[in-house]
Amino acid sequence: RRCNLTACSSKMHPMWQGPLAVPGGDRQSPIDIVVRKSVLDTELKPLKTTYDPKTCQQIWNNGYSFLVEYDDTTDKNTLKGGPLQDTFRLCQFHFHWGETNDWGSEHTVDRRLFPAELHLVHWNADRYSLFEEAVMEDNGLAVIGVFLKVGKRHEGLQKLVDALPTIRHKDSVVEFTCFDPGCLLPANTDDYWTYHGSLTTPPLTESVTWIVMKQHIEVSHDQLAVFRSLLFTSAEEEVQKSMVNNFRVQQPLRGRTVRSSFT
Ligand SMILES: NCCOCCOCCNC(=O)c1ccc(S(N)(=O)=O)cc1
Ligand SMILES: [Zn+2]
Repeated sequence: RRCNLTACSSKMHPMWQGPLAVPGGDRQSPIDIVVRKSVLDTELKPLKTTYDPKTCQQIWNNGYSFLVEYDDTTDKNTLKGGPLQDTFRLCQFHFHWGETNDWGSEHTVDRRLFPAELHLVHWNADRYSLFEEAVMEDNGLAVIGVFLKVGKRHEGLQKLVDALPTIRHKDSVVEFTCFDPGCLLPANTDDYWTYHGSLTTPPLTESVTWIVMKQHIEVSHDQLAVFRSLLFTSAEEEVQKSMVNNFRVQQPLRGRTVRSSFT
């Protein structure tokens, strides 16, 4: 089970001991997705993603997670359809994970925890010209969430896993090219839940249309163990802290409806 709040907060990175909910925030993320309370919306379309591996630029440790960043100055990496009216551009993807395989995801499904969760972060390029603008607007971002389970090795992930030891410390960056983020999506991307929420790390802005995949992907125990070899701390700091439990606790639904694209 996910550790209880007090235990977790003692082990968790200071950042997550911060505001558990934004004062006045009524659409915070992550949440528990209660399947039987989600509402089928037959208007929801299939997701359409187009990603160009050649636009992958770098991988870096930002002290909260590790990010794989893409060139988002053109429409080479787009997300359309699903609950979205506009065209969104991928800017980065990252993960959240636990110190053990028993917890680590940010969203849960009927309180079920997964060992990790992938976030593919996109911004509304039809309405804004920069990510930094879009992140402050209520229809600015669309994040695809994919749950990870421990099982067979994920061949596509290995190239990324092999790069992690080169960015162990906070603020380390290395060039990272030719990576197709599409290889991290589950086979079925037609079945998802969607709701209006927020960033799960500061500035916690309520600008995200969340699209959480029903189908998970599998990674091996060893691959996930390499995530845990990363550090929250920079090379200069005397005490090194393992980058684990970098998830936010679940937030109140505040009357929001979670829609599903499937029954
Ligand atoms: N620093 C003050 C103003 O910052 C505005 C821009 O904030 C960008 C930094 N955060 C992010 O980009 C960011 C992106 C995605 C997610 S998450 N985990 O919700 O997918 C969380 C955070
Ligand atoms: Zn995230």
